[in-house]
Amino acid sequence: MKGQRGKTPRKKFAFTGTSVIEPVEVYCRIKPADDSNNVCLKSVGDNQVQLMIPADGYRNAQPREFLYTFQQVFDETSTQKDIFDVVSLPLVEDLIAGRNTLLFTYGVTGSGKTYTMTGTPVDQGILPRCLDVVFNTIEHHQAKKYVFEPNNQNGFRVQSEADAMAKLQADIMPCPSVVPKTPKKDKCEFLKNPRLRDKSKVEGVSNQFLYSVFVSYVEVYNNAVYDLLEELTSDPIIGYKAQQTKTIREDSSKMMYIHECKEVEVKNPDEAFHVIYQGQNRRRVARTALNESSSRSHSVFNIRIVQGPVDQSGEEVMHVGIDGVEANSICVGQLSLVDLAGSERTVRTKNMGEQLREASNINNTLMTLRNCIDILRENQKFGSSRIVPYRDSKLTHLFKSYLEGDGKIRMVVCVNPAANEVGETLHVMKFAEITQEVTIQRIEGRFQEVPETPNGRLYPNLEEEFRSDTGSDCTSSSRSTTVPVPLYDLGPQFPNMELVHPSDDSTLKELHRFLGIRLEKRQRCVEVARQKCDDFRSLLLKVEKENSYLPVLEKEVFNLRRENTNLKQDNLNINKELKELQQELRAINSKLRSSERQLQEKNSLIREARDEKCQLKSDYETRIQQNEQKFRQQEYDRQKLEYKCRTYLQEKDRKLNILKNLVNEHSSESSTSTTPSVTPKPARKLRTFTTPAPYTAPRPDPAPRKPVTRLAAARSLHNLDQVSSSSSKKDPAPPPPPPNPRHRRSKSSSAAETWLEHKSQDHEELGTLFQPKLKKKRSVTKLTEKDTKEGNVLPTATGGCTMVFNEVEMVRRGNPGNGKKRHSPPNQHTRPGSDWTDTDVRCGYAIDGHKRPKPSQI
Ligand SMILES: Nc1ncnc2c1ncn2[C@@H]1O[C@H](COP(=O)(O)OP(=O)(O)OP(=O)(O)O)[C@@H](O)[C@H]1O
Repeated sequence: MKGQRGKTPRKKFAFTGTSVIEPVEVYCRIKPADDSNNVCLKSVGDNQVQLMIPADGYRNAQPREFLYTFQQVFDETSTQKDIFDVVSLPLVEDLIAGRNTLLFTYGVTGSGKTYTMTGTPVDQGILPRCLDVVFNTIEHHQAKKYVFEPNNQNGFRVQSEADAMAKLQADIMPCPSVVPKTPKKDKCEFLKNPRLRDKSKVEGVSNQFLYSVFVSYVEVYNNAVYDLLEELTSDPIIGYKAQQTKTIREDSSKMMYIHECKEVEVKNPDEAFHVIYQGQNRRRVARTALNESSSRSHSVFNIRIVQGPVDQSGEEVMHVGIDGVEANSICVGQLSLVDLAGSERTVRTKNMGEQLREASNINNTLMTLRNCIDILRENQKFGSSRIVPYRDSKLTHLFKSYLEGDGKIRMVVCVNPAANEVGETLHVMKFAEITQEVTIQRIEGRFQEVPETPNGRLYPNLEEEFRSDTGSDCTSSSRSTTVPVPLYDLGPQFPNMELVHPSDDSTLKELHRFLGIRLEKRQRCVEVARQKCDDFRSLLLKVEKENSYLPVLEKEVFNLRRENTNLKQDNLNINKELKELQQELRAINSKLRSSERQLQEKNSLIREARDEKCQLKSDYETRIQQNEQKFRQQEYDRQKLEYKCRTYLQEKDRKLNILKNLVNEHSSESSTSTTPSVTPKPARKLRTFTTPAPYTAPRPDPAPRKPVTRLAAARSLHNLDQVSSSSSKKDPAPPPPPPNPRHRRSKSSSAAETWLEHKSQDHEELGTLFQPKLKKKRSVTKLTEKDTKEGNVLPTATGGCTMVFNEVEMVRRGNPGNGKKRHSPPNQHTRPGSDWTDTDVRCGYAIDGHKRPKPSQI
């Protein structure tokens, strides 16, 4: 069988890279309804869906119906197998033919996308079925493991069999790694349960090629790409490190790929499933109000099939550039199976916190996908050249090469017919309908250009060497012939030398010559073989000799291993100590931080208290200053008042002195004329009211006064009065004299000589001894100008009036005696009818005016 394949005439490589324009094919799958009486969607025929919007079902709209047409509609009764056969089987065929294809599921959360893509062990979805079919198809056409090796630039290179074997060896016996690998979770449901394999096969596999299958699994979570197959590295101190995000790049053929994404070569479906479920265990899912296990990320599972032409033996892949193979002879086809996370309305999913952020990222990515499709459609339909925002999200960036026209795109729209999801379903349907209008320019399978492997072939071309040694014909033309030349060729075939006659010497001679050549060739071959054997023997001897050192080397290796183990143990101990120390350090640091925090708080309290104190101090200082200023002002006012009072008293004293002098003078005059029978009492102290003089600085006391004459005194009094009146004129508001609570009376200047008795309004009864008996008497409570012409009426502070008289009455009290009628001594000045005739000169100013009482009246 294998030898037969090697003899198969080499096929001309038919990958020409021609392109076909195809629309995006959209299929619709309706999930079985929970409540069949409450649905908003139903299939109509094989390829139509009717969406019924009930009244108030969506944005208070009127009841309406929409009809959407798709490539095919799968109703509730459709099985996973039905969907796979229609949607995915052609894509597997394309994959094996070396074409790129993209299949994604789209829909609202909980509509059955993951179910359609992955399914359950007993009812498998698209992804496991695709793998089954791939391996069913290429089963006997697989290349040896590690012959194709990813070159980290989205391409592959062919490795020599020796390299592949070395890698396989390493794979079988892995070196013990110091770094523990990703912790294994429980075996997934699929691996625990026996699964039902899909038995289908597709056409298109060729005997001239050997195939290898590579799978990779990534997720786009919160708009970042993560490799689900990447081993998590661990640190002895911090534990497992966080997963690194991956970048999206473009390869030389403008195909988008994930840089440094782990690609695993799988040789059978079981290996592939192991990889899938390793990734699925890492995939982010969470429970939401609408789905028990809702995908929180968009997952992309890539199946890549690499195919290279077989060599002459029919067992190995030909090496580029060495076996006369053209550079573009390796073909890579890719099938991307994408399970999108569902669009979500937070009102319905009731997501909170991290899930809310995830939902927002999911919705943003889906929105970007819709935008890209929409703009692409517009550009294609109306010839516009709007920029398609592929880079707005990682998912569309990854899809760019498909959408730009490198492959086939199929979409399965999953819908939940429940009436309460009518709003979201309407959006999904609209998007699905628009997507069908986008066309993709599909390039037929083409071979990938790969550079020559860096190692090339490890072993020299023994055949060539042998031929050159034996002198065989080894020109390139002979190598390129379809009939292989045997290695131990002893020359051309025997010619037809049939001996027809015993005397036919010429034939015998010819035969002799041929046999001689053959013998010679044989001899040379034997020599070469012997030489090779000798070489080989010497090589063996050399190896044996080297092997003799092996025990020593083994011992050394053993010692080194032991040392290594001890070192590892030490290292572990040190790490343990380090961990403890770090924990202590963390505790100390946290304590330190809390102490610092406390210190800061206390410092801030002290600062606040100090500020408050300063504020209080400054307030008090300000208040003290204000008080001091007030006090100074009061002191100044007090001094001013004191000075005023003193001036006033001095003035009063001076006036009193004047009056006293006047009185003394008068008494001395009268004593010189008559000796009084009664010792006159000292003159009653008259109260005077003057307007205070304006404030001036205090002056020293005047010189001792000379005795004044009556006339001089009167003049001075008169002058004083004038001064006071003039000063009162100067001062616009003289203070009113203090109220005199005593009873007053005055004599009218009229001819009737009526006495006016001034009574206070509160009728204060004085009960004085000196109540004269007046014949004509009138009592008034308020003086008016017309009552008297002898003085001026001035208002008092209490609202009453004060009379300032022009005349002064001198009152003397005689001794009441012992019941005798008192006779007043004859007075020079009290002449009848001429009483107080000299009042003008005797006194100009008095407060109380009393008519000089007659002795008889006292
Ligand atoms: N056609 C179907 N037949 C039977 N069960 C289904 C079908 N479609 C979906 N389901 C069930 O509905 C539930 C939700 O489906 P699934 O997880 O596939 O939704 P989803 O669209 O992937 O949601 P999300 O976007 O949140 O990940 C699952 O329990 C699944 O088994």
